[in-house]
Amino acid sequence: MSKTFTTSDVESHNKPNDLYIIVDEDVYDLTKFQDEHPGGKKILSRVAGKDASKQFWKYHNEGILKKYKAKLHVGSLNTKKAAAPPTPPATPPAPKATPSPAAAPVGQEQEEPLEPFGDLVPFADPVWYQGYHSPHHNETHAALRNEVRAWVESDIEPYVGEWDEAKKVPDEIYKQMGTRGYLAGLLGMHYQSQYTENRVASVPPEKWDLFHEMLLTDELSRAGSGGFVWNVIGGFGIGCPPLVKFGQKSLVDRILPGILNGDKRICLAITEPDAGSDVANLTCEAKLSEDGKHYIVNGEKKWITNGVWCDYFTTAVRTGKDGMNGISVLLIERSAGGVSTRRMDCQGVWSSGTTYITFEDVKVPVENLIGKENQGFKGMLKSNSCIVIMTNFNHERIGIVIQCVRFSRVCYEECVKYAHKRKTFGQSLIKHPVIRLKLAHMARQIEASYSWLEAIIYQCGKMGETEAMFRLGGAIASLKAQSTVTFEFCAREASQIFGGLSYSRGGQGGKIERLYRDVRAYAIPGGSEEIMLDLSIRQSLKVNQMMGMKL
Ligand code: HEM
Repeated sequence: MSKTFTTSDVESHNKPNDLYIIVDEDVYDLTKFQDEHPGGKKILSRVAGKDASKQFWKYHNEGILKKYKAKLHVGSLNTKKAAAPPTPPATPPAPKATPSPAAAPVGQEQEEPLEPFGDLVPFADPVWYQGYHSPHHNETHAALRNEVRAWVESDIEPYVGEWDEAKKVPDEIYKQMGTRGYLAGLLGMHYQSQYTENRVASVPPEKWDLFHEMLLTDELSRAGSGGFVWNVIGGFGIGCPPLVKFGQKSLVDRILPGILNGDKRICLAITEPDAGSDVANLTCEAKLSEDGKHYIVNGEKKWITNGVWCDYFTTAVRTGKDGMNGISVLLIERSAGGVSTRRMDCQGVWSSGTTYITFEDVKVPVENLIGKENQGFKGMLKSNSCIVIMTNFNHERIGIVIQCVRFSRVCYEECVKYAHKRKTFGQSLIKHPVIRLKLAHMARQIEASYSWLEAIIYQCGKMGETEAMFRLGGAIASLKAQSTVTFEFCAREASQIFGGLSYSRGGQGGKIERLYRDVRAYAIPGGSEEIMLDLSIRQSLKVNQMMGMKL
C-alpha cells in the first residue's frame, strides 16, 4: 500500500534491517533487496534513510525503476505533487471521427505539424515526432505511436535484457501481438480484418496504411533488442505474407485466423546449410507422391528465425530441375510429423529462436502449395502468382531497414543522455567536441537513412506489388545496406562513448552491448551488404533500361 512520508519519517529507516531511500520524492524499501543489489549492499547503507536521487541516476537508467517499482516502492514524500499527465499517454487518444486533414490519404500533406512527442532529444526520434511537418503522417499515426510506445515502455523495454539471457520472450507477449491487432497489420498490405476480430485500439482497419506498419515496427524496435523484435515479428513478418498473398483460399481460411490471433506461429524456411544468398541452389526436396495428393519433403534448413516455436513453416523446396526454375514454396505443418527443430547458439538476437530444422519424409498435402509449382523463386514477372519469394524479400528488407534505423537511433539516444550525465576531466562528455563529432556522424546517417526509407514506403503505397518489387527492388537493396552500415557505425561509436559500460552486459550500457552483438544478424541475412549493393545497381540498370535509359 502506498503511504505518504515526511523526510524525517524516512530518516528513521536507516539501518540494515530497516533500509529506506528516496528517489525523486518516491520512497523505496530496500531492506530485503540490498543483498541482491548488483551494485552491492554497502553503497546502499551509505544512503540509508536519505535522498539518494543523485547517486541513483548516476548509476542507473529509467528502466530500473520501471522494473523494480512494483516490488520496492512503499510510498511518496508529502512534498510530491500529483503526477503530470504521462508522455506518452497510457490510453492512446482515439483518432478523430470527423473528417479532418488528419484523415487525408497517404501523400496528402496535413496543414499543421503534429504535437511534439517524446523526450525531444534531436534526431533521437523521427522529425514528425518533434513538431516538424510531414507529408506522410496524420493523427492516426500519432495515436498508434502513443499506443505502442506506452506498451513497449511499460511491458517490454525493462525486460528485454532478461529475455535475451533466457533466449525466449514470454508467450504472453506474442499472444498480445495478436490480441492488440498488431499481427494483422504487419503483412505489408491492407489490414487483414476479415480473418480476425482483433483490432488495433488507435487505428481503424480502413485507415491502416504502410506508414502505420512502419511505425509499429519502429516503435517495437525502440526496446533496443533485435532478439525481441525478431521473436515477435521475425518469423511472422516474412513467413505469413506469402501464405496470405499466394496460398489457396481453403488453406488461408483454415490457418490464418489462428496465426493472426497469436495462437499459432509461422516462419519462413528458405536458407539451408549450403544455400544462403544463392537461394537458387537449395536442395531440400519435395517429391510428389504416386497418387498426386502429397509432397514428401526431405532436407535441412538453417538459421530459421522462430523455428523452434513454430507450427507452420513457409518452406522453399526443390520440386523440379536445378536452378531457380525448379523451386516451389510449401506450407509445412509441424503436426504432419517428421519435423525436428533445435535452437542454434548465435552471436546475437538471442531471444529470437534461431533454428536448425530437419524434414524427414514429411507428408504435405498438395493444397499447401503456395503459388505455382517450380515458380516459387522467380518466374515471369507478368504472372502474379510466381514471384512468391522475390516479393517477400522486399518486405523482409524493409523490415530490416526500419529496425536498423531505430536501433541506430537507440544507440544515439542512449549516448546523448549518457553524455549529459557522465563527467570526465571535469566536464560532462557532451562538452567534449570529440564526443559531439561522434554524435553528429551518427545523426546524419540516421536521418539520411530514415528519409530514404519514408520515400520508399511512400512509393510502395502507390505502386502495385509486382511493380514495387521490380522498380523498387534495387533501391530497397541499397537502403538495406545503407541501414546496416549505419547501424554498425552507431553501435560502434556508442560503444566507444560508453566505454567499459558497454563491454559488460546489463546496466547502463546494456542496450549498446546487446545491439552491438545484434549487428551481424542484420548485415548478413536478408541479403548481405555485398550482395545488396551489387543487386542495387544491377536491378536499377535493368529497370531503367526498360524505361529507355540513354547511355
Ligand atoms: C530503487 C533502488 C535501486 C535499485 C532497484 C537498484 C538496482 C540496480 C540494478 C538492477 C543494478 C544492475 C545494473 C543495472 O541493471 O542497471 C544496479 C547496479 C548498481 N547500483 Fe543500484 N539500485 C538501486 C539503488 C542504488 C543506489 C541508491 C545506489 C547508490 C547509492 C546504487 C548504486 C549502484 C551501483 C554502483 C551499481 C553498479 C553499476 C555498474 O555496474 O556500473 N543503486 N542497481
